[in-house]
Amino acid sequence: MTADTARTVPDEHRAEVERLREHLCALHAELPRWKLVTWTSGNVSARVPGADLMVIKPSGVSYDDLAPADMVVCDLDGRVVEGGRSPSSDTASHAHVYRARPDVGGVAHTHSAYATAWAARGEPIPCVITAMADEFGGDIPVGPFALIGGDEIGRAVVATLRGHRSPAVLMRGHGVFTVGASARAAVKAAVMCEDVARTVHIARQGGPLERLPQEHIDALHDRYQNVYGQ
Ligand SMILES: O=C(CO)[C@@H](O)[C@@H](O)COP(=O)(O)O
Repeated sequence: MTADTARTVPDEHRAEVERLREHLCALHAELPRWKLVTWTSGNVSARVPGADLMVIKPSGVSYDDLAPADMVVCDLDGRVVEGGRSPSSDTASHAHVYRARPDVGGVAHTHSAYATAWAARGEPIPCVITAMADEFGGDIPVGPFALIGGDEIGRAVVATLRGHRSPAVLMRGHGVFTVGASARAAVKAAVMCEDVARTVHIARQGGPLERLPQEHIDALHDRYQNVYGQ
């Protein structure tokens, strides 16, 4: 993809685009820090508020080498608007999520080991611990296998998350996609997804799991989303 010279970043969004370039750079550093990716196998994007634009990382660039100037600005059809590098392979899918979900301000994708092992089995992670009720409000669902490169993954993410409170979906045979009100929230969901995937996997080695009662899941989710923290 090359920059579409017919489209540019409007002046009124310039400051926010520059802020998001910096912010996304810092967020991408969180992926290896939390051991959610190997080599270059994950990506994060952010919607530019009030514009039909998003900022996403370039494809296949080492996280250590990423600089704010490397981030690529695309429109919500996934076309490059500004940037000298090819955008992430998952650009069209991120763009689809932003088009379909106006509430979403950030999208993250990882291949974190435990969560991807659940995805490889095509098995949802059952809500058996409070941390899952808090962040995900229930099970973490599985989406169908979809090829990389077009918007198929994005379509499957949106369809699978419909009817779930979970901001995370395990894409079958692939890995984790998360959404959030912000890019930081999407990365947080990816960190939490790997944490619960690991804990629930370990728990199951010792015997059968028992899903939390629905009324407890509801109460925990409500408290964490509306009361917890500052
Ligand atoms: O999942 C895959 C490939 O299996 C890609 O999303 C991942 O490698 C990241 O690709 P990009 O560097 O964002 O193009």
